[in-house]
Formats: sequence, C-alpha cells, structure tokens
Amino acid sequence: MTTSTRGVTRTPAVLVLEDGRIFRGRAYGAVGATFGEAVFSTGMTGYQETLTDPSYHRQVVVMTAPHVGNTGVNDEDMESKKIWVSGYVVRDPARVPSSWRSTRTLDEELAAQGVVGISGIDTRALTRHLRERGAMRVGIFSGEALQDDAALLARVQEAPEMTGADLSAEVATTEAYVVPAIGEKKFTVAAIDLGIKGMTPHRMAERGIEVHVLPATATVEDVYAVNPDGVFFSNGPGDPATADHPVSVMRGVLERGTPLFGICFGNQILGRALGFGTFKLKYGHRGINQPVQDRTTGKVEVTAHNHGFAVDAPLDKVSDTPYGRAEVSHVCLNDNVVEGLRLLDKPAFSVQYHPEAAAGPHDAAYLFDRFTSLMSTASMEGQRA
Ligand SMILES: NC(=O)CC[C@H](N)C(=O)O
Repeated sequence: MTTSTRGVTRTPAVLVLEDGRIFRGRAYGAVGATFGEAVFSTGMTGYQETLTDPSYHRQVVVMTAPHVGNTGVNDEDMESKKIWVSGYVVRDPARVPSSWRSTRTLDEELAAQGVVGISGIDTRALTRHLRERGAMRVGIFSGEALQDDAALLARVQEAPEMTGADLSAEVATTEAYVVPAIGEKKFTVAAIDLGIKGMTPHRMAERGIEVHVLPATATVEDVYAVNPDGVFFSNGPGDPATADHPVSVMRGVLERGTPLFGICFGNQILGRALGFGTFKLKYGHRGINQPVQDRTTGKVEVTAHNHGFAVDAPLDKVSDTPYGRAEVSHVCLNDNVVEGLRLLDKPAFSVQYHPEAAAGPHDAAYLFDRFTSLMSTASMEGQRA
C-alpha cells in the first residue's frame, strides 16, 4: 500500500523546481511523477473548487494554508467533472475530515483521480521562493519515479512552459449544451467555454438566463445561431497570447455591439481584442481574499483570483480602440494589476477575477447583474428602434 486513506503515508516524495531547489516530503494522493507550473494559492478554504477549476490545468498548486483536507470531499462542490491541477502540494494533510457534507477524504480523491501530490514540506519556504524567483516549472516524484536528483531536475527542465501554452481546447466541452434558466427565462446567452467553471452558468441561470455553452472552437456564426441577447467568454488555462481564435470571435461580437461579459481568460481576450497586450505576472494572483477596487463606483471588494497573466492597459487614461473608448474599470489594490475593462461606447466589460465566487466571497456578484442590465437596456433599445 503506497498511499493511506488518512493522508498520512511514509512513502517518500520529492519536489524539484526547475532552478534546482528541492523539497523532500511524503507522497500525498497518487504515487508517481507529475509536472507543471508551480503556483501558490492563499485560499484557506475552497480546495475542492480550486482542484476542479479547469484554469489550473498543467499547474501544480501549492497551498499556503498549512492544514488541508479538513472538510473532506463531496459531490456538490466540483467546478467541473474532474480534478485539473497536475499536482498538489500541502504541508499537513487532515487525518480525519470533519464535515457533514464529506463523503471521502481528499487523499483518497486525489489518488482515485491519479493526481500526484506531496505533503510534509515547508510550504511557506516554497511560497517565498516562488514569490522571489517567480512561478516556474516543477516536478513531483514518488515511488518508482524516484531517481537521483540530477536526473529528476533534467526531466523538470524538459517539461513544457506555461508561456506560449494553448490549452483551452484540452479542457473545454466539445459539444454545445444548455444550462436552463432558473424560474422565468428572460435572456439567452452564448457562453464560449475556454475552461468554464460550473458555477458561472449557474450564476447566470439564477438571473433568468438560459446559457448555451459553446465549445472553444465556436465561430461567430455558431454564436449568433443561438440568437443570443448577450455573449460571455469564460475563464480558462494557458497563455492568453495564444488565444487568437477567441479574440477574433470576440471582435465579431464587438462589431455587432451585442452585450458582452468576460471573466479572467475572457478579460484577457477582451484586452487583446481591443489591441492591448498581455503579459505573465511574476507569480500571479491565486486566493480568495484579494482586494479589488471598482473604479466606476470607488467601492473596494474582496475577491477570488486565479490568474498568472494580466492585461497591459493604461490605468490613468481612457484609451481609443477600434471599438470605441475603453478604460480600466477595476484594479487590484495589492499591486495595481488591471482587474477589469469596460467599453464606454458599447455594452461590453470584463473582469480578471471570479465573481462566480467558487470558492470565495460574494462581493462581486453584482457583475452578473450588470451583465443582465446591459441585456435589458439593449433589448429596450431594440424595441424602440
Ligand atoms: N482563471 C483564468 O481564466 C486564468 C487565465 C489565464 N490562464 C491566466 O493564468 O492568467
């Protein structure tokens, strides 16, 4: 038996960073070898939502919270059908989960899904290292995958980098599907799935929106075939610089002036569609307590984040774009990173963070209401025309 149902195992494991720093611990979840980009998340709760967020595809997530797995795993909090992180790093796994909703331990779930992890390492030291040196490639090795350190390091250095990675098609649906409105149907939205989280269509459905989730490969014609009142671009993994197809679809939507909303990858795509660049942050934002200011109201909200890239747009001026004037609507108060964009002459906006709040605070839920009111206004104008 190489893993234990109680999160405690004596099977040695090693975490090797691409710059040669090594941490030794114990296997957690599946035993074997895995690779990805090492990133840290500061969320103290919500690990199940983090693990199943498709935006974490090809990332090895380091939890800064020292005790992980306390509430076990249930069937309700999944953001997608499976765990997407490529590896998981925790300090001290819970030995006995305690929640009335829990049906199994986190360790069992990781093992059942073949997700290689490591526990018993100094996650604070690892996080400080990533904060100083930046997110970088990493490997976790246990069981038969253990070799001498130099051989493991060579394997890590051969793994693909996140910069330049085009990953949406690896996580998105291949078939369109519909999430029905809850209660009276008021609007139809075409949602481009670049790695969508389950809570996002749900938040729209709660507001009377019927959501047609379309594959990442959907064309402008596919979008308008559902006769949408609004178009949504989802979160997703990878480097936004590679997302040429969604950028061209979004430009088609902007040309027609249909109400448009984007979250995270969707914000980066709006940035690119408007002609701004995107860049890789040194170590990104991942957690559920990031302060963001909505510059349109001055209010500060506490928000959920998971992004490693950001839009490069001027904070202090309105920009002229091919689709009219645009401005930075939201900014992160920790580091002044662009957290939202809006057009002044068209009903289009986006945020870099996660108003669907899975997991996370609900401060930003008003953004779904903003999208709904853009659709209401557009439909009233349509009736007047
Ligand atoms: N959650 C997301 O949509 C992440 C977007 C992008 N992959 C990034 O890391 O910045």
